[in-house]
Amino acid sequence: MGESDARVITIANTSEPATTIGTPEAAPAPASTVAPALRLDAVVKSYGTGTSAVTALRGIDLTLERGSFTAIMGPSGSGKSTFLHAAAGLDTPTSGSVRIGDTDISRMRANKLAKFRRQHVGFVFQAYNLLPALTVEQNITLPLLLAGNRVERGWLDRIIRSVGLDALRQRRPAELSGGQQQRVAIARALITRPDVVFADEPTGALDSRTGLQVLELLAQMTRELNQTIVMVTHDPVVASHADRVIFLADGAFVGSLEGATTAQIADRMTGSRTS
Ligand SMILES: Nc1ncnc2c1ncn2[C@@H]1O[C@H](COP(=O)(O)OP(=O)(O)OP(=O)(O)O)[C@@H](O)[C@H]1O
Repeated sequence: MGESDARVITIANTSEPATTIGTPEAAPAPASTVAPALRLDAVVKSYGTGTSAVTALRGIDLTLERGSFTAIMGPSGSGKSTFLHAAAGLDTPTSGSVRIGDTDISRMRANKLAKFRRQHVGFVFQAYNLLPALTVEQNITLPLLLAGNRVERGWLDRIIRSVGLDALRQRRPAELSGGQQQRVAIARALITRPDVVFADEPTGALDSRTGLQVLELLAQMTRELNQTIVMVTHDPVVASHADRVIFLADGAFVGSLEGATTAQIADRMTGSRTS
């Protein structure tokens, strides 16, 4: 387990190039020429103006390599949702840049950004947001149809098998359990081979046993498909399934833990509240 409170954090990983949090100048030279899955440089997000202005993100630097599973944790109001919206291209930063793969999305116009998101970003939310009239298979392939891409049969079959839905392809959401519906949502997030999947409290609506299975599935997707996943949560149990946990307090990253247990994460959270 590694821990740091420094503003610049470098986390070495034996199988992947280093993951860095901090100013780009402080980062080591990249180990490969493949662009990181996600890179934020000096991202600031403010809401409102004048005396009522709130700065929700205060200069976030983050580089995530492909195949990493990262949890972003912080107390209520620390900026988790704002981070997720800025990093996923759902909102535009006030300043700084966000790169997904080798594309800078921070100054993209709304319609181009929406198109980019459909192709390059996957989302898994607490609410599954499945279309009730469509079958499991149709829900999963919907992002491809919306993006105007054809369905690759082999890839679809692999994804459906990976999430354990092979026998349920023709069912409709109402005929599935909560855990099964979230598996459909995960498969739907993966089908476009996105650079990053963003998960926002993905187990919030599930009982703890089913939630555990969903978290294990997300971890498995990072290993089997080299999928990059960023998960926002306030729950140390949930965060403990990620490879590393980055702590957000008052709009800034204040440290990280690697391979940490629930107890270690909970202890660190208590510390970040008082710092
Ligand atoms: N649209 C908005 N207008 C003004 N202030 C906002 C807006 N959205 C968020 N904020 C403020 O920005 C800060 C960060 O909010 P954010 O929702 O990102 O935190 P969070 O960590 O996701 O909180 P929670 O865990 O409670 O959902 C808070 O002070 C919040 O009040």
